[in-house]
Amino acid sequence: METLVVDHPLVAHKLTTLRDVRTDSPTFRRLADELVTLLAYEATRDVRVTDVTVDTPLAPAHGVRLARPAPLVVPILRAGLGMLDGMTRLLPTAEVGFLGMIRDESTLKAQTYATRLPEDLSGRQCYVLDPMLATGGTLAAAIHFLFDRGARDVTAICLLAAPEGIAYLDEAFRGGDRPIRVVTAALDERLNENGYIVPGLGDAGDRLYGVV
Ligand SMILES: O=P(O)(O)OC[C@H]1O[C@H](OP(=O)(O)OP(=O)(O)O)[C@H](O)[C@@H]1O
Ligand SMILES: O=c1cc[nH]c(=O)[nH]1
Ligand SMILES: [Mg+2]
Repeated sequence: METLVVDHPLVAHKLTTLRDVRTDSPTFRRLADELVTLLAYEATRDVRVTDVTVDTPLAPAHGVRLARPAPLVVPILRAGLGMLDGMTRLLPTAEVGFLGMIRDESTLKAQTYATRLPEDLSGRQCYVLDPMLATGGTLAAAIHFLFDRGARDVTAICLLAAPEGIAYLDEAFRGGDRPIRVVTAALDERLNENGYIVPGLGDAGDRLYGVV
């Protein structure tokens, strides 16, 4: 598994305000949106393209277009929804599938409550959106869903990741024949006893949408 921590002053600047407990929900939403677009630029570095030629007003020009089938973007509800617009702004022709997952806060195990994905993902490049990679249980389950349907490779875009979650995914998919990448704005110190990322930013879903 490949992990990329995007090292850029604009990413670090926006992430610092995102973490700040005084940042309100509207600002949090806007910053999450902006951060995803910056991370998506790096995350899509290997997106498949095909060669094409177009006519400029002067002469033919060789270039590329995104290859078919189109990439699939999969936000993990609820918090991943706060990353969808920022992603599709950069990749407007992508299709979008949905996974609803919630972590049981006593066992830290992920449960799936909604699945809306194409049945056949053969040859598809998939981009999973989830702000927090904590224990890694949620993301591992999401990647299994996509590989079970034939996805060609999976790139997860996370605002924050914990070392424990990276290690869990690495172990869970070791020896697999399909590539997995994690692109994140920061690799934090650790998880606390409740499975929260430290220093982290708290509960991403609650900060985006309010406490339920
Ligand atoms: O790596 P893990 O230990 O599995 O934890 C990470 C998951 O926890 C959060 O979702 P949550 O369960 O809070 O659901 P929500 O998005 O509805 O708030 C987060 O958005 C991830 O999906
Ligand atoms: O730190 C964490 C861990 C899981 N989910 C969150 O929203 N935040
Ligand atoms: Mg939550």
